[in-house]
Amino acid sequence: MEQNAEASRRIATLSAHLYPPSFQGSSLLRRSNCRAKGGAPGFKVAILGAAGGIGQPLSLLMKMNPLVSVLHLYDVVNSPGVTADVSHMDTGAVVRGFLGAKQLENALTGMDLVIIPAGIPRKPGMTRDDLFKINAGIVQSLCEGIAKCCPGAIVNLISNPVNSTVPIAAEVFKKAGTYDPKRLLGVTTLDVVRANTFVAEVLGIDPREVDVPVVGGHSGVTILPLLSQVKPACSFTSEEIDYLTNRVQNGGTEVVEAKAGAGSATLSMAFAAAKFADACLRGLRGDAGIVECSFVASQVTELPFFATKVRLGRSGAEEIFPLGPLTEYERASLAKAKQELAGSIEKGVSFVCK
Ligand SMILES: NC(=O)c1ccc[n+]([C@@H]2O[C@H](COP(=O)([O-])OP(=O)(O)OC[C@H]3O[C@@H](n4cnc5c(N)ncnc54)[C@H](O)[C@@H]3O)[C@@H](O)[C@H]2O)c1
Ligand SMILES: O=C(O)C[C@H](O)C(=O)O
Repeated sequence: MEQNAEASRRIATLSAHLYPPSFQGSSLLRRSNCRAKGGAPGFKVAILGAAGGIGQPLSLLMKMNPLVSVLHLYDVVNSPGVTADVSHMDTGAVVRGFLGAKQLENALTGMDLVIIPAGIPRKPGMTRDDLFKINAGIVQSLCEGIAKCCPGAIVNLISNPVNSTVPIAAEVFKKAGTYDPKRLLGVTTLDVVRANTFVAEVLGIDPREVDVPVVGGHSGVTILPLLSQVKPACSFTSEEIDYLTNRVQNGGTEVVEAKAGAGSATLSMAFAAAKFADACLRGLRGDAGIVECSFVASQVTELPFFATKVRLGRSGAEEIFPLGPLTEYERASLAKAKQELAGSIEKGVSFVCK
């Protein structure tokens, strides 16, 4: 019996490679299902926009994550090539590729975590809000697919402008009757990663030892590093506070300008997204004490969405932490952040409710 099963598994693997890596028919799915049975235990993760600047390195990093058993790579272009490439890595996750809107539902069915870096990036001179026109519709249609095919999945939303795309996703899920605020998380980890790096440079210590809470949102003045709450405890001069706050708020623009028209942060973003996704998966597994900053539905301020530290658990963002004591400088920055955030959130909500 066992020999027969082993023989058919081998034949399936060989015959799969006699076909071109077409993503149109069911041969790919049959092949993958065959392999998936022998795959490592773990979570099923989909990346939507997997062939992009963020999507490719993120696919690589998620294929390396031992908590991932199945990795679905979806894009409207080039996903077969990325899938073939990543699938040759000798790690546990089984990789399957999906190309174009017709394959979105197959890409999403059964997923535990969906990561969305789909959408256009900035060029020099643009704000993140300038991306709204195109990215709002992309996020809306992908979230409609999630509501239909994996309504219980945790969603990590990367596509900009995050301050508006997270409210868009929430409205799509509400319309579909599947909204669970705990499961919708805007990814602001890159702001924390940058803040840790820049603070470590100023302090002359290893960035891995630094933890800077970054609250608010993910655009310009809405990005608010709480330098009074840095761990390990330390103090800064007012010049250092100005420098660090501006550098973190403009970190994205720094990369956009350096890339000079070739896009925005992709490698550091893939690193940040993989770090955040790993935290979500450890939370799903039931690990205790997983805390990350994220832009989520929140009652910390009067705004319906706000980024603060959240505790990640089996059902997503299970606890949202308050801001903690703020300095006068931080209180003034918070007021500016809230003013801009209110408009961006409203813009996202009315895009779906129009
Ligand atoms: N949250 C953050 O901190 C953060 C950081 C960096 C970039 N971003 C944002 O992430 C997004 C992607 O950036 P990038 O540099 O990877 O861009 P990119 O253009 O290199 O890649 C985007 C990918 O999305 C795909 N795509 C477009 N429409 C799609 C659809 N309907 N379904 C599936 N895939 C689709 C494209 O084919 C492309 O492969 C941008 O909006 C960017 O502003 C966010
Ligand atoms: O700056 C951008 O447009 C991309 C991203 O939001 C970033 O912070 O790097």
